[in-house]
Amino acid sequence: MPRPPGRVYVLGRDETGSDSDGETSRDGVSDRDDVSNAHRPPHTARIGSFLARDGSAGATVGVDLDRPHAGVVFGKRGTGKSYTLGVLAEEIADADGVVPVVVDPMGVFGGLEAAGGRVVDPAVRPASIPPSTWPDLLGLDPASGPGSLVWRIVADAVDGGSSPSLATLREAVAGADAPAETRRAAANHLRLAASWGVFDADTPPVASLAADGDPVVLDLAGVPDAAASAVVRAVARGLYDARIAEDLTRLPWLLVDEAHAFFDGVAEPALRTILTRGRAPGVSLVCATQRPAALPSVAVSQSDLLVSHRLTAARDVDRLAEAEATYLAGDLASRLPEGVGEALVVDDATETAHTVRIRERRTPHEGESPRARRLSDAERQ
Ligand SMILES: Nc1ncnc2c1ncn2[C@@H]1O[C@H](COP(=O)(O)OP(=O)(O)OP(=O)(O)O)[C@@H](O)[C@H]1O
Repeated sequence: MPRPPGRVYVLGRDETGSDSDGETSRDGVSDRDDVSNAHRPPHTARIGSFLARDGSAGATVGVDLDRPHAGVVFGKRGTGKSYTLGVLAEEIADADGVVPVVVDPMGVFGGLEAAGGRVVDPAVRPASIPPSTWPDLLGLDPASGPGSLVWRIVADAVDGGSSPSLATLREAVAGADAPAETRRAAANHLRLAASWGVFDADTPPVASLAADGDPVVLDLAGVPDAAASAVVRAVARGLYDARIAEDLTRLPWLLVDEAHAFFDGVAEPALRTILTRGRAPGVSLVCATQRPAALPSVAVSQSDLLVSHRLTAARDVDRLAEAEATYLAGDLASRLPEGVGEALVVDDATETAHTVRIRERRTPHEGESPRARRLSDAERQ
């Protein structure tokens, strides 16, 4: 893809030394384009341009892709969050040494196929969900008879590194030394999990999804919440473990749309692990949500990059206050831009906040209007 010419100011990479040249205003908020680290660096996601107060566009704004980062993208419905996540995915797809993995609960990222991406129906091994999490996943109390039976059966089945199928787990439940009622309840819940259609004992390891560097879109449209959360857990943890084990040479960027839904389910510990410990093995996480207040504080406190489109609900605006670092004297909420595709970007590395207009997508964005059904492959072309 041709690159836009001109200078690029890179967020997330501190090469400025200090802001004492006066190019950033006293409270760290800038709407200017003559910023201090402007150059043409490699490994940069060019996400848009500075937006001046008079509405004119300034220098190109990039996000550092050389090192791992954690970020959040906020905004009320229709302000451009998914679109922004798509721009980031396009840029990561174009860069060397990194790979975007997009969690797509609404089915709006299929256009990334035009950037060489693959839309995959999610599949995870039952063994990728820890035994202790199975009761919660199935909506069973772990202290109840069926909950503890499922826990025990999964623990026995994965012992020694095996990858059991749900059918194997159901057979083990049927033959377990437990009251018939307990076995029946446990088997029913496992049958329900099978109906979600996401469990496959033979699915390849998560690392193989991301090995070739092409964007991966996990299509979770229509997948029940519990199953989607299981998928996100398996993928997040799988990418993290693959980097620790050096099974994945590229640095993965996990881009999660509608992220609040996953912090509410069994995915939460895996997302938290990436937020708090992901940078050492090189795993990045960007969480987009229309409900910032529904994200745990750690998602904001661990993020070094905050992109906020317009927000109006007081509780969501309050979440921004948690990001108000000492270098920002002012109130961020009052600086949120109004327009679709415009955002306030707070960057820890350069200790600045900027108003940015996110660039247009190079690949189609499928979130234009609600659809009752997904497009078929033929219709997408
Ligand atoms: N940077 C941009 N440039 C041009 N158009 C944009 C931009 N951002 C968003 N839009 C337009 O706004 C529409 C809504 O954006 P998007 O689907 O990303 O909203 P959203 O905030 O994710 O909403 P929802 O919460 O409903 O998913 C897009 O379909 C697109 O037409």
